[in-house]
Amino acid sequence: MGVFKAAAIQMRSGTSPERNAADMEQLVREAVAMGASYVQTPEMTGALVRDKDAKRTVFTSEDKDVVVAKARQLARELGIHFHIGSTAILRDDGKLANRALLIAPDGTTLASYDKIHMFDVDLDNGESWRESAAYEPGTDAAVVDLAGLKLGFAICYDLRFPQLFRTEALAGAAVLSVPAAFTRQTGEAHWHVLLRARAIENGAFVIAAAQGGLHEDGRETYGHSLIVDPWGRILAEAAHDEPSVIVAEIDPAQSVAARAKIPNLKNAREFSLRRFDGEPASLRGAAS
Ligand SMILES: O=C(O)CNC(=O)[C@H](CS)NC(=O)CCC(=O)C(=O)O
Repeated sequence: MGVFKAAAIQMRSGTSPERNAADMEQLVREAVAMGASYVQTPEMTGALVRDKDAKRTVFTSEDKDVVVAKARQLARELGIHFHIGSTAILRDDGKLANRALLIAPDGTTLASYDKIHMFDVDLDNGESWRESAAYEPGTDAAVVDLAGLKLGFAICYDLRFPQLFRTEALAGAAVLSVPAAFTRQTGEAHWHVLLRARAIENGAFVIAAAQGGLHEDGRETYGHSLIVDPWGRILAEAAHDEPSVIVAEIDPAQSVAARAKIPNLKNAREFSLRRFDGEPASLRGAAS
């Protein structure tokens, strides 16, 4: 792809995939009316459901999923690349995957990515999350080629693991994607700075479609969908948590220019760790 317009779709997904697919459709049509040829929806576009057991009645396999079917139909009708930020997919082995899908303008699947890092965290406001109780983590980073433009995948909490983005940037990704359902508390503290850091340190665009507001399942998410350029500038932001669309122009040449100005990807070096802290040398190196 040459220069194109990308949209991030901000949603407030409830517990019904059918209703969420309908909300998604309306916002995607808005995005395409604004000129977008690539649209990205947030993590768990299909449904946000807190109860671990209830998830199994709400979610289904990829071929029966209503959000996936709707995305294929819209991609074909509108001639766009449709990035489902994620939806929960019931795998053949009975486990759930938190899965992103990139659908081509002909409606076929170009790539998929299963979220690697599970959000198992206790926040100091009493919020407690155990994503690994319901989902099976993925094991593979992923990069897809969109007519000459490479895009790397990530989902939400993955944002805190820079080595994932570095792997994708070194594979040539000029756009890094971070669909999310960030909590309000952690979003206020960390969202903008982490997204801008991933863009700057990799010389890549970052596109992050977010869930926002008070959801049917009781959770509150931060919103503030963001598109950042390879120099760390915010190109577009939803400065609130309402369902909405943001659009920005993506010129892949800007990634090349940023990497020429600051060639840190090329200047990276192997190193070992000398320990002066009494720990044995065999423990050297940071665990990922
Ligand atoms: O559970 C589901 O149904 C969908 N998954 C999520 O909402 C996930 C796991 S609970 N949320 C995050 O990763 C938020 C990360 C975050 O907020 C941070 O890193 O600060």
